[in-house]
Amino acid sequence: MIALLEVRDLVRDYTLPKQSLLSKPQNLRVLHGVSLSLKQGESLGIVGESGSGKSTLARSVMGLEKPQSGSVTINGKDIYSLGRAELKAARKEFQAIFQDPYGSLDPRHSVRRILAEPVVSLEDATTAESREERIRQVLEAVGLPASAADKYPHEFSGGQRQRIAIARALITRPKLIVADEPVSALDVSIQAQVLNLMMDLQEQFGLSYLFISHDLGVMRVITDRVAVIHLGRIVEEGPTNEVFDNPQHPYTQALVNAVPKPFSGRRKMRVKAP
Ligand SMILES: Nc1ncnc2c1ncn2[C@@H]1O[C@H](COP(=O)(O)OP(=O)(O)OP(=O)(O)O)[C@@H](O)[C@H]1O
Repeated sequence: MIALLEVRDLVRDYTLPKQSLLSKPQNLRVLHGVSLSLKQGESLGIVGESGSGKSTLARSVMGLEKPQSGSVTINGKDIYSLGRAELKAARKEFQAIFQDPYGSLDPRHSVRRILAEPVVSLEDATTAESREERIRQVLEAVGLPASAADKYPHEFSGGQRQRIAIARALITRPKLIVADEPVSALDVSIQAQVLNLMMDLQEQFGLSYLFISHDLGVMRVITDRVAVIHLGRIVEEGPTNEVFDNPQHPYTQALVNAVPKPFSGRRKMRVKAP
């Protein structure tokens, strides 16, 4: 089966500002030849600690930044070879959800306008009626009433705003969703609701996820396979439960051991005498 997403040897450097007038600009290599692939309908997690390069990888897969070398192919299209207009058209097939829906939902715009924006130029949604019908469908899919379209982002809770962000991603009927820490900013019970919703949608629409998170518990719930990233390199990859239950790489072992274990019995908090 041909992979839906194929990432090959991505290398990404950032140039750091000069420390002084006489010093040379420094190069920071954030991705050291990252490769991975994802099949249609599969959910692949990228797990690693802060600064390991997860978001840089997500932005590179989306074509939001261009690495120094390597390639990203989505549904057979080499996205770095596409012009701006072609990339915009190709985005129909891959969408993104980010951690902070506040940051990505324009507070000045109604939900209707936010949801319509990705589809205005699609041939199959050019009329106002067809757009309105799609908006109704995606709101229903994420469990929001049709009347939500008339409201503004600030009128919703964090979990509901993330539902709107998911609806906006769904509206182009994508095959792949790149989800960068989509539940990290939510309370635990709301996290569970959003993860359940994402799993339902995956089944319903045959979606694939590239799911980025530092949270091993979340990874166990939503991903089939996981790739562990450390200092810009994939150090271990495999079925999620296998990798977490029997980690092979020392970094994965440290990551797994860092998760607090449940304890039995009550434990008193130690308080220093005044
Ligand atoms: N635009 C940029 N310019 C310079 N350095 C950058 C830039 N973006 C990211 N970096 C650096 O690249 C490294 C990886 O950052 P990245 O955001 O990809 O990590 P991450 O694993 O997503 O971390 P977090 O979980 O904290 O979001 C960090 O050292 C970061 O400081």
